[in-house]
Amino acid sequence: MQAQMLDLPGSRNKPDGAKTLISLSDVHISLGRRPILTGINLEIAKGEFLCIVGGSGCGKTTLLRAVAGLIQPTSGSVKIDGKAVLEPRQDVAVVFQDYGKALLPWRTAYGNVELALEANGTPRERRKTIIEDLLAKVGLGEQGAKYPSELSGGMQQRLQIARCLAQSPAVMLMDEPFGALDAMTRQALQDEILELVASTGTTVFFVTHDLEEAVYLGDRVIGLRPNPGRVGIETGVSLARPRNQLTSREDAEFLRLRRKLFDFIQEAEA
Ligand SMILES: Nc1ncnc2c1ncn2[C@@H]1O[C@H](COP(=O)(O)OP(=O)(O)OP(=O)(O)O)[C@@H](O)[C@H]1O
Repeated sequence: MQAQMLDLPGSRNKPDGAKTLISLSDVHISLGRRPILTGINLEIAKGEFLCIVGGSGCGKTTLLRAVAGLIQPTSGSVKIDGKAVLEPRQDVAVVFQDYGKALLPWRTAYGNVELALEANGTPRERRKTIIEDLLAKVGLGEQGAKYPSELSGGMQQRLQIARCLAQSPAVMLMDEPFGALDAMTRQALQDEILELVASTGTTVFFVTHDLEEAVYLGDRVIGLRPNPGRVGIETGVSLARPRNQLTSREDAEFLRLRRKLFDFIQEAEA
């Protein structure tokens, strides 16, 4: 069964003809006896960059965990490529905000990326080239021998991203991945992730508190209302790509969408 798209003013369904990769149908999730999410219907196209915004505690992370297969909906279904997501999948990678906890401190940067290749059974002799390529791709080409504690926060987050890319994921689920970083590093990583995604065609489900980040990165932004969490706004982002930190953020469309989402959050949280 196809999930229904919300027909809200200014909304944009996935591009015509684009293949649906992730589909949520009437998803309800209760934790304990408390309803956390209700009536979530969502289709995410292959290659789409979808951003999820909403106030603290409205269920963004819970939704991401359901797509990751880390929790099961109480009712309704989450499907990837037409198959119900009943457990974590090898082709779905999760990038967490807390890079410190996500990385193994006793392994070098090289060793941390190697972990993903060990897990997916890549033969030892093929690993070196792949790891070196990935480290170079995220700007850590010279840092392979360093341990996470010897890397800056931005570098550690790049390393977590490199490790996820080693899975060659079809989908990247990102939960406030840049939330703990300073503004300059955050912007640099935003541009790096856009480039990586454009070059690999990866589908991205990106949770953020930051409305500007959502508009800057996304093809589409979904805003959740709280108690219980449900979709309250959905808007396409028609800013040209590649995005530019100066010109995109000054674009009238950017300012209009930022305002629209800001007004929504104010009203939803009131
Ligand atoms: N295991 C759990 N058992 C019971 N309630 C939970 C559990 N995990 C999360 N919750 C509750 O579910 C609600 C949604 O949490 P979630 O982390 O998904 O929200 P969020 O929108 O990601 O919040 P934030 O932006 O603050 O990270 C919160 O009220 C939280 O307290």
